[in-house]
Amino acid sequence: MQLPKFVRMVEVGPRDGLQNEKTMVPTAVKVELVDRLSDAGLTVVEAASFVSPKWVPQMGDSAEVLAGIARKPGVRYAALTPNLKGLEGALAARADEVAVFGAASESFSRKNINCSIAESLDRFAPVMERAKAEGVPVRGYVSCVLGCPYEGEISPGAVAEVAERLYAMGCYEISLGDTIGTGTPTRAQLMIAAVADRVPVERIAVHFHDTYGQALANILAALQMGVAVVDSSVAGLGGCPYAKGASGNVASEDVLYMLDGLGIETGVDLDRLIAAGAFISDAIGRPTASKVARARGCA
Ligand SMILES: CC(C)(COP(=O)([O-])OP(=O)([O-])OC[C@H]1O[C@@H](n2cnc3c(N)ncnc32)[C@H](O)[C@@H]1OP(=O)([O-])[O-])[C@@H](O)C(=O)NCCC(=O)NCCSC(=O)C[C@@](C)(O)CC(=O)[O-]
Repeated sequence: MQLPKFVRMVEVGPRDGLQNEKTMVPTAVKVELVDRLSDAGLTVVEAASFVSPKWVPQMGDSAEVLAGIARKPGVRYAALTPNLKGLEGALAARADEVAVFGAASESFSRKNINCSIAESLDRFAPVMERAKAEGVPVRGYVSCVLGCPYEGEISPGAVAEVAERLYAMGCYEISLGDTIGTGTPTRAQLMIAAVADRVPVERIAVHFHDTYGQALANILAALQMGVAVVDSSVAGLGGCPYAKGASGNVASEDVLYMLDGLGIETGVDLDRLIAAGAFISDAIGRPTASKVARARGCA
């Protein structure tokens, strides 16, 4: 299959990346990061998460972050919303889109959102209904699509089942998360093929963590299947608080460098993206995990 001509990069660094930081990142730093990312040309920035602050303290200032950013026309600022309470917070803070997040693994679902997969889908139903009434698009995440920290391998059928349910509930896009980064390209393609049997491929996004260094190869494998939406995190920030040992998402700079090299358009400027990554790495006192940024001289 031909590679897509355009890929929408979904920047999840301010949320997926920072949610795992132990030291509280000042709100002003988060705001500047989001603004730098939108200035780099990213059109979807996941900037907030309306989850319980007892579960994820780092995201406790999400309303302040969304209040502080300089909203750019054409950019969608997204937030996670696990339940109606989260959705109310996101609506009050004027999130442009929200996301519910489920899992293909029962154990991960319980650890992450304290309920079974079936219960999570029941919880999402009123979120979907209310978001629809407010005209706010909802994205659906499926975690553990290529492996679970508690259950090991996850079958493509289990992923397809949850993806189909979220799509049928009204999620406009399903992001398939390799939460612990154990996937390899052939397994990724088999999993995507199973999902694409039930969800149109143009509604599928991929979300790879780079724990085993397979993320770019997996993204290329996904592009070969017709997927044209890729999640990534500037400077490769992050990890999941409920998936011990998981490293950050694939670095946005590295994804962009690969897409540029493949001649695929994104609308994102590499130099500005590298500068945004340097800014946040410096602010949190951590070396960047982006190889491209390091090659360009960032510490
Ligand atoms: C879902 C819950 C809330 C259930 O948690 P629970 O304890 O079962 O919920 P509850 O309804 O019994 O409420 C307990 C307390 O939380 C409060 N509460 C309840 N909901 C909210 C809310 N929305 N915002 C703020 N507060 C909330 C509620 O008011 C109450 O407060 P209390 O009475 O004890 O003071 C909890 O498990 C939770 O917040 N989990 C979030 C975990 C999380 O954020 N994980 C990381 C994101 S997922 C991810 O990173 C994966 C992804 C998406 O990137 C893809 C991939 O890589 O795989």
